[in-house]
Amino acid sequence: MTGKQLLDDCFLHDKDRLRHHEALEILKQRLHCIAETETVPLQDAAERILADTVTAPRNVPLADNSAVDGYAFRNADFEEAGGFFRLEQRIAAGHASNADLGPWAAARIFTGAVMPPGADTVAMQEDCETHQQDGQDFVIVPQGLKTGANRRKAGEDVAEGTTLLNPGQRLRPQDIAAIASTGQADVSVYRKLKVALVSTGDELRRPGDLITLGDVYDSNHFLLRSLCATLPVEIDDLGILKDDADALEEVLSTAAASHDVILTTGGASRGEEDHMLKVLDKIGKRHMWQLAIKPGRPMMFGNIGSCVVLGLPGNPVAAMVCFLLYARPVFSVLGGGAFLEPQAFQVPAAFEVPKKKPDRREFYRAYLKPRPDGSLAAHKFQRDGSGLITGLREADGLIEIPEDVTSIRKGELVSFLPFSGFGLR
Ligand SMILES: Nc1nc2c(c(=O)[nH]1)N[C@H]1C(S)=C(S)[C@@H](COP(=O)(O)OP(=O)(O)OC[C@H]3O[C@@H](n4cnc5c(N)ncnc54)[C@H](O)[C@@H]3O)O[C@H]1N2
Ligand code: MOO
Repeated sequence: MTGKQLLDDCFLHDKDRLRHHEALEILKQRLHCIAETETVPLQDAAERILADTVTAPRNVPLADNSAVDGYAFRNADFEEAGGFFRLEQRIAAGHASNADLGPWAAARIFTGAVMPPGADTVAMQEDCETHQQDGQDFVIVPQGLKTGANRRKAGEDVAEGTTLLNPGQRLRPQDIAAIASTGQADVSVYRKLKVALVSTGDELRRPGDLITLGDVYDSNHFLLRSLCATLPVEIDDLGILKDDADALEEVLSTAAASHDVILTTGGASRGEEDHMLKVLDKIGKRHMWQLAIKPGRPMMFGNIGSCVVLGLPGNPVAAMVCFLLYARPVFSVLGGGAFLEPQAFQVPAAFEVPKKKPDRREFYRAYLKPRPDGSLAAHKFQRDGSGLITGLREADGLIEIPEDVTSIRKGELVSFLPFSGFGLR
């Protein structure tokens, strides 16, 4: 594997390039969490990676309470009371009662209010009738309610002492809600990674700037910035760097001293104007380059001092695919999380590929569409160009075709990786 990592022969054949699984192995072996921990209030905890176990300090709910607006009673009294209960308490949410429910008595109760001592069952108000006799209120409760009906038990959501979350978990909205429900106001997480984002290329201009013939708007910056929004990283925009090795060297060496990761796009290939490789080899160390994948072949990974360098190709489709396959798990691991791998579903192909090159893994932009029988099939975006953002927009995932597959027939099962499995929509 070490031999393959450094190969940069112009006529390199795919079989000599690093394979996808080898690239993943290198990343898994070389990278580990580098982030220190910090405590953040829950309002800032979304998408952060947990650094400590979260244990529930108390029951949720704290006490038995009513699931409906209605009447709480002791079910064992039903027969003797003939369903006819004397109303003797009124309990709203937030106003717990300590008074025991007397025999054949019911309490008017509202959703979320604590059950009065002695009551175990609640009848919904829609099913009850109220009645007044000699100045006393009564409620007629329907037959057939099981003991415990419409009662929410203390701790039924989370029992005191339960492990709610483990270190390394990414905090989803529902996780944060669970922590909040136990009364914990802050949480220990790994700090955000400092990521320097660099676009390279003489042709690049920022949206809003004037362009002339030959110029290209820097869409990758915005693509990568948005992709990073799903991860606990802080983006430092280093702007657009010219295709100039000295300038690139200077900016990258300075950035490496103050960032955890440098994420670049463009200049990753082998043209005279592509300088990423030379600069990385000069001031840092390259661990991989030239993968047997399509798109994304010139993907690069290395380090400059303690700073990780991810050099994504300039073509937007290759940049996004490489981000999802490699940069996303790298950010997660460096930031204290798991090495994130996509979910794959086996789906019949609605397309044909008569001839695919062997020895390389291909990722097609794809979307799912129902067939006449209602089952889903995977459609491939028609055009292959690695510069076509339209294909990424039309897609709701990628199809992954392994190295040894050389053709695909309609109806054959293929691996579909939904964008949702990459934390996207
Ligand atoms: N002779 C060879 N040529 C190319 C090879 C190769 O192996 N031999 N590889 C091809 C592959 S695969 C890819 S992918 C591209 C990527 O190469 P680079 O990373 O060096 O990218 P650039 O040449 O700088 O740009 C490629 C393309 O993408 C546009 N681009 C670049 N940056 C941005 C940006 N920030 N926003 C929008 N578009 C961007 C750029 O204008 C070019 O059109 O190389 C192939 N060539
Ligand atoms: O493989 Mo490149 O990544 O042509 O798009």
